[in-house]
Amino acid sequence: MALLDEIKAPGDVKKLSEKELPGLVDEVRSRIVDVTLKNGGHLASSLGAVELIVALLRVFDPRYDRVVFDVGHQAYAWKILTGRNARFETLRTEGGVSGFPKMSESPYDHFGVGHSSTSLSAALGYAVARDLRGEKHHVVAVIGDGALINGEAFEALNHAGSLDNPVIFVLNDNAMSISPRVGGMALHLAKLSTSALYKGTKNVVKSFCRKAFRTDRVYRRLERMKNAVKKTLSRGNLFSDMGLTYWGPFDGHDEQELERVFALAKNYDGPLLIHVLTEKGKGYAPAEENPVAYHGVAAAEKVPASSASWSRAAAACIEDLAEKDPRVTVLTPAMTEGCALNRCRAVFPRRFFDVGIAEEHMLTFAAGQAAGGLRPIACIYSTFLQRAMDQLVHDICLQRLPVILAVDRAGLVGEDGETHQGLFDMNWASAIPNLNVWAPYDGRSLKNAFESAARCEGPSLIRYPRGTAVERLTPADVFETADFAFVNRKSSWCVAAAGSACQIARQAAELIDERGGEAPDLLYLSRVSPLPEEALARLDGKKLLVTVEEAYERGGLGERLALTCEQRGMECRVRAVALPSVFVASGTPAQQRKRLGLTPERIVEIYERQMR
Ligand SMILES: Cc1ncc(C[n+]2csc(CCOP(=O)(O)OP(=O)(O)O)c2C)c(N)n1
Ligand SMILES: CC(=O)[C@@H](O)[C@H](O)COP(=O)(O)O
Ligand SMILES: [Mg+2]
Repeated sequence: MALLDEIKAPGDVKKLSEKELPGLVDEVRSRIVDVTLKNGGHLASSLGAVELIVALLRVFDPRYDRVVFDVGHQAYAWKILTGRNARFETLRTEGGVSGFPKMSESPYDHFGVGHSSTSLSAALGYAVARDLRGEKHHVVAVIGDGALINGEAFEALNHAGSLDNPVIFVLNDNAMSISPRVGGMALHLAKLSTSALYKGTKNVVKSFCRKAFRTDRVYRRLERMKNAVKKTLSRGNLFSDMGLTYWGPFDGHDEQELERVFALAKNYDGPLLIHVLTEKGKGYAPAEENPVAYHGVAAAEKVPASSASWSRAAAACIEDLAEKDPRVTVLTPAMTEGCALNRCRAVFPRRFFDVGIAEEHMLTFAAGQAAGGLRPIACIYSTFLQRAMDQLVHDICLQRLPVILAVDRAGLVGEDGETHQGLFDMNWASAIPNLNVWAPYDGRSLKNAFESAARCEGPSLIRYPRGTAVERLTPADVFETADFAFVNRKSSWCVAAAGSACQIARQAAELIDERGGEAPDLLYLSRVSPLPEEALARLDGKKLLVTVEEAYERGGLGERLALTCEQRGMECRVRAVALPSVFVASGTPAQQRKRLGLTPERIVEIYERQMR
């Protein structure tokens, strides 16, 4: 890593000679591959953006210029080249380098990301701030073709086209989202990419660059070039039609060409979109061959996702429902692989819809389908559902439409950290009228939840975590309904838990048993809203109720149960084991639970303080 060792600060990239750059690019790629295969992370997208990032750092100055990445899963080279190479080995570990750009991590991470399609709006905001404050730096956003199709990105394009503020949008087009990209925009980009003008544009830029910097008439030449390119490329070009200037497409792996284009862009006075073509996984043969599998890789010491993951178990329930009922459709916003829906897509191609990264659209699309007589099941990660809260409330629940939301990655997700935690949905979903909310605790209760939801005339939300599902959590002789299970030990106190937190409740009871204490009754809740009456009746006469949930304490199950007990005049004290109001940074889920006190030991402590 001879060259990389010389790069201590971003300005050092500019010091390398043109001849040294291919070597630097290779070293950065090796570093990304080595660390990501060991720690897990987003490999293929980061490999595809190495030349692009080297060129950005050679042309712009991140001490002043602002570079905003979209999603941020392609920005590992940026981290390595902006002073974080020495710490890069800690990628995605507890206290280590984050998997995404993060403003608190580095002055060169100009905007925090993780969720997609925010970069154009953020960059436009930066550009307006610069101009109103009379500052002079450049503002660049780097957005992928998958992220571009999201509503927020379109809203920003629409706005940018109507403003004069100079801003540079770099469209990093690799023809992929996580899966192959979908939709009409994909067709449009494909058309632009194969355009006969591609070569022509390259030559215009090349010859211009050769001459322009040797004359003092740079601005006049730029203006002429701008008009020439605009005229030729504006026919049938969505970006030009929306008022942006479009340049491209360019080879995103030709670092020198990118440098030339970015140098020109610096002098361009208005909103500019530069279209570059890259290959996802570039430079690492397995990722080039299978960019879908190498989008995100698991850490080396982790067991590969087994067939017993919650996602697979949920997908099996969905397949069952789709087999039995021809009205069932399955929807996902670009998360087919993550939600284990590959089989669903293959078996029910006409009833399967990957809408792209379009969470809001997906929910209203589902609402429309339900109003039209279908029974849509919309599969989405908890964190991305945050995007579509209004559609859930306004379009689905208010109209009591029979949509099932299958909410994956609900709870602590581990290494992706703050941006991807699924810690909000249960609290806010439980406040929505007409919505049945389920947090199944094992494979059997998951199946029950899907079957109950399918019988409902109104909407349901079924949330389940990342990781492996146990088929059965409860003992064989337990009292169990589709809504809850109750392990009756005739105890004077009870632990009530929801979803994955039921494991913690069970472990606490085992610990107390081992220590010869009074083990609690256990209430495993699968339906968390509305709370099942029959389950609440089991709490009568208890002295202490400890609630456990992998969600925020504020507005959570504990608060709701405490209020219920008070309203019913029950004398039991309620203590909640839940998360404090903090954003939860990277680590393994076990580290995160320990850090936040979501452990069986915490329940034991409460028991010892309250009952002994
Ligand atoms: C709002 C939101 N929805 C979904 C995702 C999950 N996600 C992360 S990257 C990605 C694909 C993005 O495609 P693109 O922007 O083209 O980048 P590429 O991976 O091709 O480099 C998806 C769906 C996300 N991060 N944010
Ligand atoms: C970048 C992004 O948003 C996704 O790729 C996400 O990291 C996937 O998470 P899982 O690994 O839980 O599927
Ligand atoms: Mg892409």
